[in-house]
Amino acid sequence: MESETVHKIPVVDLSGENLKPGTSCWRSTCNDVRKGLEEYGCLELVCSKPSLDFHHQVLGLLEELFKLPQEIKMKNVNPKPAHGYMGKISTFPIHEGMGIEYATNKEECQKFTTLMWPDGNDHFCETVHSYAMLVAELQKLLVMMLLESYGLEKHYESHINSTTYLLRLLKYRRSQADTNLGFKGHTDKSFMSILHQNHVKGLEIRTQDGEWIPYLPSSHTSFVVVVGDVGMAWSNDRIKSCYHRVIVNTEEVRYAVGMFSFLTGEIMAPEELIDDEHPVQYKPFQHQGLLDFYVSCNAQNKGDSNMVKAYCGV
Ligand SMILES: O=C(O)CCC(=O)C(=O)O
Ligand SMILES: [Fe+2]
Repeated sequence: MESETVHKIPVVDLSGENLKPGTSCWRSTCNDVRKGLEEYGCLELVCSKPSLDFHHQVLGLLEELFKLPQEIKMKNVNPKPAHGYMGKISTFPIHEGMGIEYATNKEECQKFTTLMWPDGNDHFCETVHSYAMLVAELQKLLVMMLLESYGLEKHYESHINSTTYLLRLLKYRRSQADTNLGFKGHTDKSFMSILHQNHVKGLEIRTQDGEWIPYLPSSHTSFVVVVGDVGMAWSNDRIKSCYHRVIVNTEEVRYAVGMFSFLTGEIMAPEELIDDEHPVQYKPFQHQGLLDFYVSCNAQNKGDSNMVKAYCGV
């Protein structure tokens, strides 16, 4: 009898109090992070934060933000792809997204807030900045665990120092037309993306054998990590970027927040990840160069993880 693999997004519990570097719990969790990412390019993380109250506050911000008039939202302009306002095309957009680049810097959150609310909105600014800091900490923990599992701890400082963050605030509704695709299949052009959302399902992950797995957070402290094309190139293809899409087919609105990380400087796989079994797959490249290449590609290829190969594959 043929047995079929039942795919499930791997879950890693980061909420335990005894998850301290040096402990056996830490080491086995580091390996679970690496194994999950190598197999699926994505993980569900169950954390001890945010509190239920903070989770609701963050989602409340999104509701408040997207209620603003279209002409105000369109002031969120950024020349980099998928960094500014998206969704203006239709009068009833299925998907809207807005971005705060360098969101761990409070001044950037303040600039965005003033653009949206010229009379000020301290609650928005404080909450969105605190959220960005929380997820940046989570990403650092994850990078530390991944590096440790590969024996690459010495690269941690330089990796973190060259990381910047883009926070994207996202809204999805069911389409009134035939198609209800909120965000068609794609891989992210980030190093890594960390997503958090309300209770409405829509995110789907494609496995390496082409099966789509729907994701629904198991609690308000759940996050999904998806590895982007830059994470794949950095890992010399040990980790494949995660192909995913969003389809909302209920009346309820889906709100999500994505934190996308980018690397400055020259990107290349650590030499420890290159050996006879894993010959080098990419030439050194710049993250911005990949984004420019993305802009120059036609719409059909935009979602494709092969783009990074076309850009800097050996
Ligand atoms: O809404 C989500 O959970 C995912 C959004 C997404 O894939 C993206 O912004 O790249
Ligand atoms: Fe994405």
